[in-house]
Amino acid sequence: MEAEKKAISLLSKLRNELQTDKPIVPLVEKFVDTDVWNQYLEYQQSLLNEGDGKPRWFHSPWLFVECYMYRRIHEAIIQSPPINDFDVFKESKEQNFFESQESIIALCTHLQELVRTIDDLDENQLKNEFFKFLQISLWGNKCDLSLSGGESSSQKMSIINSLEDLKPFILVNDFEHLWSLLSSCKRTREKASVRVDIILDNAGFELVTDLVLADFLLSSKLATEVHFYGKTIPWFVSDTTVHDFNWLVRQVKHCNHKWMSRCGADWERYIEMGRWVYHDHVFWTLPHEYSAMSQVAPDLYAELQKAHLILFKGDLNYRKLTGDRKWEFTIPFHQALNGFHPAPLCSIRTLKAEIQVGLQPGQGEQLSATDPHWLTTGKYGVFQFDGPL
Ligand SMILES: O=P(O)(O)OC[C@H]1O[C@](O)(CO)[C@@H](O)[C@@H]1O
Ligand SMILES: [Mn+2]
Repeated sequence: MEAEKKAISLLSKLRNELQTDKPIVPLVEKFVDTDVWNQYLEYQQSLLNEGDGKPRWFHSPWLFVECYMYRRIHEAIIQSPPINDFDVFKESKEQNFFESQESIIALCTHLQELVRTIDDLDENQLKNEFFKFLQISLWGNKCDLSLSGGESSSQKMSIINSLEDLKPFILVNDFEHLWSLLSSCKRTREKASVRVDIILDNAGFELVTDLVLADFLLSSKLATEVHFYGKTIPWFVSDTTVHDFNWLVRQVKHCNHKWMSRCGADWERYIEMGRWVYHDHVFWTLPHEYSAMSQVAPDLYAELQKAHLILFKGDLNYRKLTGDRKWEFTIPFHQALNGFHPAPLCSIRTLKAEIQVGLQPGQGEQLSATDPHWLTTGKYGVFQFDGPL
């Protein structure tokens, strides 16, 4: 109880600093990333030459202060042993999973039925199924909890039946590039292994859509191994940690629905066999944009270079890919990536923040005229690809 009291008082101090636009203060508790964070803070400070020269909550880049807020929430917890590994968002992540049960059953059933006849599918049918699983994973990204302020945002309807209706809301669709990349790897069989890396976003329903996609990639032989990347600390409310990942696979396996539990058993086997590999890296919960990765986390960059394709899930990843800058809507994605190119990559993201690149001339303006909130509601999505150099 003493620890809880301490954590709560640190959290209310944080809320007060935020609400009254206090200066952003260095982190104090020693942790693996404390020094890197404080260096970044100094860097932000060096960019200022007005006022008292201190970055403040209302006057600093949103990407930076938003990441900082989640890092400070974590600091309040690690300063309060013995509850120092408590996940403040665990309950809402689990609730999202349980509330989406029916949808999850529908996905698992679809996958299991498909897998049984997958070798009989012709190229075109396989391509259609691949596109379906990608769209499922895309719209799964609507279900994060930070946009809804932690309120329930589970998936109650079966997503598979909605895919056709949602197609007009895909603003950039580079699906053909993904298909030709993976299907040519498979056809030519020049590579003994084909590796797809998925930079995960939210736990709960979205994670199920990602795992179902990853299962399809193996079952269809479009990939031979899938590597996942999650967060080392609770992040943006619903982001996946290793505990969420393992918890979800266990839950799916122990569910008393035949096809759902079959999925869980398959997934556990993939992990045991090393066909699915989960990675942790502290870089994902730093405030840096991805063009800084090769400098700040060269080991992670080198790991990503081993992939034939990298899928970046979600809005925050998109903001970090593009540096969260005020780009023109028509700037090419490649340019906005600012040199970040460990391997061919694709962003799978519903739009929740005011940034979008790579649109056709006039497309952004037209959307603004017809739907003023198109950038932030999660109603629209993209498959945006940056291919081999
Ligand atoms: O889970 P996602 O798709 O990264 O979405 C998180 C997004 O939600 C917000 O926290 C609020 O809109 C954004 O800052 C962030 O980009
Ligand atoms: Mn998220």
